[in-house]
Amino acid sequence: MYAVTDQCSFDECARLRFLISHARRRHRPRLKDACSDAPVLLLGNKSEAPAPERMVTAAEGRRRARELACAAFLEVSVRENAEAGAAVFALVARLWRSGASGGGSGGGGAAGASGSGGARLQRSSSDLPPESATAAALAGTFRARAGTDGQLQLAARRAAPAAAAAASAASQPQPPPRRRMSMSMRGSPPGF
Ligand SMILES: Nc1nc2c(ncn2[C@@H]2O[C@H](COP(=O)(O)OP(=O)(O)OP(=O)(O)O)[C@@H](O)[C@H]2O)c(=O)[nH]1
Repeated sequence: MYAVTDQCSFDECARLRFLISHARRRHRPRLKDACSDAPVLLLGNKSEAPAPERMVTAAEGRRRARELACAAFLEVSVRENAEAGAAVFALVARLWRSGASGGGSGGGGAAGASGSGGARLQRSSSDLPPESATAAALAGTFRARAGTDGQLQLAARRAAPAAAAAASAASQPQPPPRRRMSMSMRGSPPGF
């Protein structure tokens, strides 16, 4: 997710996409079907920002999503619609169930997105499914598992159902995330 008012956050998404592909390749034997095909979405937040504050257009976002082989592109405003976050996770679950993961591991890069993923890229926030308990549980699970340190917390996923994982994450003190900021896009192979 990037902010449409922040070019740096937009540029950062390419690096994050690379890290996702890298982690999938590295952990593929252990991941199996667990999350190797989880859909990757590109989200532009703060879509309600007035034109002068915008640094990234929707067209640029859509193009970048295609280049990064994302399964969908959305612009949302969490400020204007607090349910947008849960709805996004519901969409991820729907895409995942239907096998529409876009570029899969991302190995195909821009080329991978021009095929089946392309048709799914032009979603708008009105396409998002309504809020549901499933979406809320998904959001909680994701928060419990996702980190910016490149580690996938598979044990938590296997050990408990979604609601229990979310409840346990909320009740236990979480260690501060270990951020890994040193990996650079520079010098990366073009087809990440
Ligand atoms: N205008 C606008 N502001 C938002 C929106 N969502 C979040 N913000 C604001 O963005 C700021 C950062 O929000 P956080 O929730 O802390 O998100 P973050 O990822 O830590 O954001 P950064 O500090 O920008 O990296 C806060 O001041 C929020 O109020 C939105 O949809 N529209």
